[in-house]
Amino acid sequence: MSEIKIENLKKTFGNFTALDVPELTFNEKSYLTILGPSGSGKTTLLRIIAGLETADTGTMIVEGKDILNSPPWKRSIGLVFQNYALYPHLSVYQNIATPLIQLKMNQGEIDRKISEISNIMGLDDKLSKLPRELSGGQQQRVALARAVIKRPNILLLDEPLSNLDAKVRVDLRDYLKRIQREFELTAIHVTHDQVEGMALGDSMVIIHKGKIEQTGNPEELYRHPKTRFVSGFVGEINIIDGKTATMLTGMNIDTDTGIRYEDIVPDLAGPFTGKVVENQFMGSRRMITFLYNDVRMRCFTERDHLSKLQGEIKFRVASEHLIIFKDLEEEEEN
Ligand SMILES: Nc1ncnc2c1ncn2[C@@H]1O[C@H](COP(=O)(O)OP(=O)(O)OP(=O)(O)O)[C@@H](O)[C@H]1O
Repeated sequence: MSEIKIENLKKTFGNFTALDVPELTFNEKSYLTILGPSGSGKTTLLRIIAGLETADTGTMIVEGKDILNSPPWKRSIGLVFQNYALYPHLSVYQNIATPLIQLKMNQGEIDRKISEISNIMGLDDKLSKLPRELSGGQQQRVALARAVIKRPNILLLDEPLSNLDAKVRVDLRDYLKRIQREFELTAIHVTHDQVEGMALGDSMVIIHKGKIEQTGNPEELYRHPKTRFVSGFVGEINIIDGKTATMLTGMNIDTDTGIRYEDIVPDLAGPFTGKVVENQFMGSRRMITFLYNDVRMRCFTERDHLSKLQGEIKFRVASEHLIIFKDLEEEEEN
């Protein structure tokens, strides 16, 4: 599989550096998610790739060519934004057909392409409707259909699910993945939602203050974060001091240590006892906040675990999954 390579990409606004990416490589025809907090430079990166913004320096090599060097209309890119951006006075059919009409494609071919995409996107019975007659999730499916109807090489998605409620978001995730696979696109999807980033990404980029903190597949980033920032941004984690970590693991640890919530295992026969300070019902499980020797920690339990325990939680620790930060920092220096 060939690779897409971004090199030496920089963007400043005045003397503020919004983006500084020495290198970023990912597979063509894969799904890349870009995660970062607000203001970290995610949208700037997408806008540069789309040609809506110019970088100060940098290249992006796709199939041997630097696309940042070519004008936006030659880049073979589809775009989907947070706010759908449909033409309000045009039907769903006309909205999706617009890019093909601009190409002066004949009517039979347009009909065939729209029939194919509306079938994949579950829009067959919506083609004659106006955008305002659709739900948010349906409108975003129309926007997605319109973005891919010309079969671009690269699909750029800027927080495409942010305006949708939780259930629709999960459904739309499936559509996104399906369209990326069936149309064999390279998808680059910006989000600040870690679950979305992990669920969709073949690989993920964590960006912070304009710089890449780490790239890798979601599991690598979750299990082996290279920085504290990544450990807390991808998944939830307890960070405890070395003395507490030593007590809980029997290992000799003299530095801050991360333990994922699920690696604190509620166990009625477990060696440790915590004092429960909060107990949140989350449907299939509960999230428990407790104090162990005055150190605040969190874990998940099954519904019935606590009913036997009056304000306490018994637990053990899955030490094999510890994330020890001193080691990480040393690795970073090397
Ligand atoms: N045209 C501009 N002029 C000046 N500063 C800008 C401009 N565009 C972006 N910035 C700044 O660059 C930084 C990165 O912005 P960007 O929109 O890329 O962040 P983001 O990660 O997409 O954030 P969000 O998740 O809030 O959309 C921000 O500090 C922003 O204020």
